[in-house]
Amino acid sequence: MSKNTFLVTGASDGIGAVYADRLARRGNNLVLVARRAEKLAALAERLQKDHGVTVEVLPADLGAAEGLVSVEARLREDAAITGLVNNAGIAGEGMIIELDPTYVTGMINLNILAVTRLAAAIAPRLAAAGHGTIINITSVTALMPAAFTAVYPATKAFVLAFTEALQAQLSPLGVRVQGVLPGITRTAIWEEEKLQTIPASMVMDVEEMVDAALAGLDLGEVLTVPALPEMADLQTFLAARDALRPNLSLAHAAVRYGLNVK
Ligand SMILES: NC(=O)C1=CN([C@@H]2O[C@H](COP(=O)(O)OP(=O)(O)OC[C@H]3O[C@@H](n4cnc5c(N)ncnc54)[C@H](OP(=O)(O)O)[C@@H]3O)[C@@H](O)[C@H]2O)C=CC1
Ligand SMILES: N[C@@H](C=O)C(=O)O
Repeated sequence: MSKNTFLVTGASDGIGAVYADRLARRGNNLVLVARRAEKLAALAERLQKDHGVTVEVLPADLGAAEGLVSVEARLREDAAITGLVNNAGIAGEGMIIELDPTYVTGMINLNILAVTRLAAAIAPRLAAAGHGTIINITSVTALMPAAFTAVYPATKAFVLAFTEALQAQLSPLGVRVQGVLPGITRTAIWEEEKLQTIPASMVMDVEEMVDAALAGLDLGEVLTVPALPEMADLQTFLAARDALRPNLSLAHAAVRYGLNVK
């Protein structure tokens, strides 16, 4: 990967903070976005000292209109930024029968709306330049929605579909697009007591997850599932989905519906 400036959302903690560290180690300059300005500033100071890169903090609440607009504007206008890690996200909305509408609106705004608008803000510049990178953090829950809560996996399924469509549109223009599907990763998104109930064999350390995701980027993967032992299994899954395509839109309903239309 060449030396660039990456804007990383959700960089104050967890996966985003490790992305910031690893991208800085690779010599990239950074713009760090999250709400907690002090945490961003401490990370920026460390990365600048340790890796000799330039790190700017851009505190913003991406779940709120004003914060989103400010980061969008930066991505649209700053020609130095050639990479976006669309990482900020929240989970934990609970069961659908006891959903808090305010919380879930915030989740959809952050996990879907912000991801979409930030990618759309940087895409025209990268496409015009013929290079750049967009990394979207989705989740394995996008592939197994019924095993989790109802809304969070759906937001991640959106990010997965969005990423695949972005890749189809932007890769012919020279822009790299990668979707990362972490499994359970040890970060503050999980309550510690909940993590304790999950077999350790299912939980990845955040550093290993991000290192694998960046190795996947280096390998040219469009979708990276850090834990998946065989890439062929993902390819088989995607090929089975593609095989449906010729029959998904036809002039007549399937015979099993008994409509007898000729
Ligand atoms: N950990 C896991 O098991 C998995 C995580 N993921 C995904 O990875 C991504 C990162 O999660 P993870 O690192 O685990 O979570 P953390 O809770 O550790 O970090 C979340 C980050 O997002 C930021 N953030 C939260 N809300 C906002 C907001 N409104 N505006 C701006 N930034 C915000 C937080 O910063 P601040 O509070 O300072 O704003 C923090 O930096 C998420 O998209 C998550 O869905 C996917 C699969 C598995
Ligand atoms: N973020 C995790 C759940 O909270 C996941 O995607 O597995």
